[in-house]
Amino acid sequence: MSQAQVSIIMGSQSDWTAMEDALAPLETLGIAYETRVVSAHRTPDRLYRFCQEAHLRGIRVIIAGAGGSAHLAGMVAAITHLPVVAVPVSSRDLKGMDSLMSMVQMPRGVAVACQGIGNAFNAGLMAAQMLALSDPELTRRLIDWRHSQSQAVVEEVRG
Ligand SMILES: Nc1c(C(=O)O)ncn1[C@@H]1O[C@H](COP(=O)(O)O)[C@@H](O)[C@H]1O
Repeated sequence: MSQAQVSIIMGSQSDWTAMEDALAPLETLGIAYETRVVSAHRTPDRLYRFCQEAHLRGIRVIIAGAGGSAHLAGMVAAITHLPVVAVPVSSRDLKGMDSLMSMVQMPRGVAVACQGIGNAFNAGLMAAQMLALSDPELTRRLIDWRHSQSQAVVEEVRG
């Protein structure tokens, strides 16, 4: 198994069913990843350690998914210089609007790339696009994948 370039972290094990969609684009494009539970609220020491060590372990992009009062992505972006792609996970009471608002309204100077509610697939794709900037082989695979996606969209409307 090669060294993980993408770390997919989530606030709770309960986020896994939403976050596992991030794996598909990474696996399709041949990008090594790891998955971990890290919570700003419940495991602050683990969060600090993870953020301080991630770049030293070869991680280049972090995908952070959390629901409700979702501070995880913002806190990760506050501690590490690595790019952070945020996934607001849908919550029981407010259907993910709380997660979205928590993640998207970052203060100027600390950026996260926030995706749509529950759209972990696009988070994986965004991470791949970031890595492709410095990897011509990955760029070629990404372009091929986009092409086959376009090809799969039928033009004729079936009534
Ligand atoms: N938003 C956060 C953070 C955080 O932002 O640090 N840590 C856990 N959580 C969220 O709490 C929700 C409920 O978690 P449980 O199901 O474990 O009670 C999850 O969606 C998780 O992401």
